[in-house]
Amino acid sequence: MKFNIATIPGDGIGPEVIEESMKILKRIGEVFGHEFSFQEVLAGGVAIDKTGEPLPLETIEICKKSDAVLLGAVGGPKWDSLTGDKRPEKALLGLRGALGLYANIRPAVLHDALKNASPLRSDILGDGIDICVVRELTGGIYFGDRGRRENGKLGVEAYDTEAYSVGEVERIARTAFEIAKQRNNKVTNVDKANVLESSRLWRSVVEEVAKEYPEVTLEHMYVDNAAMQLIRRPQQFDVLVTTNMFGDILSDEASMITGSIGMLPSASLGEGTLGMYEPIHGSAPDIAGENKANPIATILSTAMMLRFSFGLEQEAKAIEDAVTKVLGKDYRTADIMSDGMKLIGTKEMGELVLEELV
Ligand SMILES: NC(=O)C1=CN([C@@H]2O[C@H](COP(=O)(O)OP(=O)(O)OC[C@H]3O[C@@H](n4cnc5c(N)ncnc54)[C@H](O)[C@@H]3O)[C@@H](O)[C@H]2O)C=CC1
Ligand SMILES: CC(C)CC(=O)C(=O)O
Ligand SMILES: [Mg+2]
Repeated sequence: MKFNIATIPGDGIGPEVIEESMKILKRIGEVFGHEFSFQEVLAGGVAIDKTGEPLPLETIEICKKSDAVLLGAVGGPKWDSLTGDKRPEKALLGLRGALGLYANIRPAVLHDALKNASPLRSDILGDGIDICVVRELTGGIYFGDRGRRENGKLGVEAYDTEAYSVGEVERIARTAFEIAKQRNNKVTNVDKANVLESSRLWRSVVEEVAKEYPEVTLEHMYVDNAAMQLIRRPQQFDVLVTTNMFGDILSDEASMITGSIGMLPSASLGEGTLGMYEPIHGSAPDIAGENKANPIATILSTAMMLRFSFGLEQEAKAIEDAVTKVLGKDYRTADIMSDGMKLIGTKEMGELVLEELV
């Protein structure tokens, strides 16, 4: 089969991790007889430098016409003095909005081989961690009204607004319940309904949607408690559904349980089959250009692309198995390094995963 993939390497370590993922997709194409064509487009800081805009219109158009989008990361200190719509991160939010990608699926799975890389004690990790964070992606405080205004004697104040509509909550709740049905029939809704009106609406809508899924157990947890429980007893979680900002923060936290933020992939999905696939991490300016970045999060994101956008389950599994094999052979990038393991760089990790595919 033939698939057109729009690639957005972006900034910092983005191009490094995308390069390894593209190599792996090409090899998957050879092994399984598919044709993947890649069209690179600009977004983020590199787009600002070349066009003056973080998200050129052409990028949106090409992404809309593609079968899937593969993104590295955007942003970095070079563009830190910019504000609002001129910032590189606006490209990410703009693309998610323009493509209608309201559901961000972030699986936090601890590989057996990485138990020593997790900062959590082995008795807390038990027989493994497999959590799926379902984050709302096109609403909430990242998309709400914001600005600055005078506040009398206190001077200028800045504000950001958290708002959620019934429809927005319904569709992300359904995504979470559908995923739960394919897993262990359990959803934990995370909100701050003891304080926020938007969370109270969120919670009541989740409860309404839950009635369509009587086989799924629903529990509620305030976000502050959830942040603590993720460290105290992560095994209690299966599918976790939450807002844009809470999901952003909790998934970075969950990633550490699995060893590193460099391990967590994500899929951003909407109504159709077009999805955007990206690691959950940022552009990691502190290690950019040094062949130190862990490419596994992006490599596993390509597996999610094959599964969710192209329906290629066997091919997706081949990538995931290859990653497991390489970790089983004790190869580690610096972020997941532990005693007695073999330290390698970004390119070497990509190469080793590639070798396991044949
Ligand atoms: N999806 C995206 O494009 C995102 C972009 N950003 C942007 O990235 C820039 C840096 O943000 P930070 O807050 O520092 O978050 P970050 O995720 O880029 O880095 C946080 C820490 O994790 C490490 N890290 C991240 N990915 C890694 C990998 N693959 N392998 C090994 N170590 C890794 C970094 O070296 C750093 O110490 C900012 O401009 C931020 O706005 C941040 C998050 C997401
Ligand atoms: C621009 C930010 C919302 C990016 C980010 O941290 C994320 O999506 O995880
Ligand atoms: Mg984030």
